[in-house]
Amino acid sequence: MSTSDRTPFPMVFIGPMAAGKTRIGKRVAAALGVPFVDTDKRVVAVHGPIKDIFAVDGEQRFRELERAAVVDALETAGVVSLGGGAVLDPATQADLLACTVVFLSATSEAVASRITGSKRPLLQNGVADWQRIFDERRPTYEALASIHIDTSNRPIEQIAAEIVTWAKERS
Ligand SMILES: Nc1ncnc2c1ncn2[C@@H]1O[C@H](COP(=O)(O)OP(=O)(O)O)[C@@H](O)[C@H]1O
Ligand SMILES: O=C(O)C1=C[C@@H](OP(=O)(O)O)[C@@H](O)[C@H](O)C1
Ligand SMILES: [Mg+2]
Repeated sequence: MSTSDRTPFPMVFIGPMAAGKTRIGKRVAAALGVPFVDTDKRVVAVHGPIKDIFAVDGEQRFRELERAAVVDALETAGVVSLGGGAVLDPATQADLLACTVVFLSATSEAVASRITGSKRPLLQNGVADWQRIFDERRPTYEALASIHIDTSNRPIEQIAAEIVTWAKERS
């Protein structure tokens, strides 16, 4: 296969909570003129708020609903933004081997202001929870990544433009 045959899709955004996966993924999809799917938004549309799913049925049930949303989303020849914990699923890890995977990260300092009033049930203790969870998952994100971008100190538009340029050069 020559490099010109390589499609960047699905292009999948992974990384810790509030790294920018949803916002930046949506912009990249618009710039590339392809569909955009956010798996959390799919789950919420069908099953209601994530914090309610966690409270009523537990995290395990959320992970099942999330996995089903990931399977559907990866059918899309476009951009897919995952929730931060979706990569914990071994089947999702295997699926991502066939995708372009963009790992977005951020520092705890940058994230602090992004998670105030957060609807994320795993962040009851704010940045301390965020850091612990990111530390646990970091090796998984790094192993799956085609590219790693820190979003801490640059505007969303600039980061999205950089990813678009990279994706076009790559395909
Ligand atoms: N590069 C950035 N600079 C400043 N704020 C950002 C940046 N990326 C994301 N944010 C903000 O952080 C919050 C979480 O972004 P979101 O895209 O929902 O992250 P994720 O999907 O990774 O959890 C939003 O309020 C968003 O505006
Ligand atoms: O990291 C996680 O386990 C989670 C991340 C959230 O998505 P974002 O990463 O888009 O915030 C959402 O799926 C849920 O609150 C659990
Ligand atoms: Mg998101």
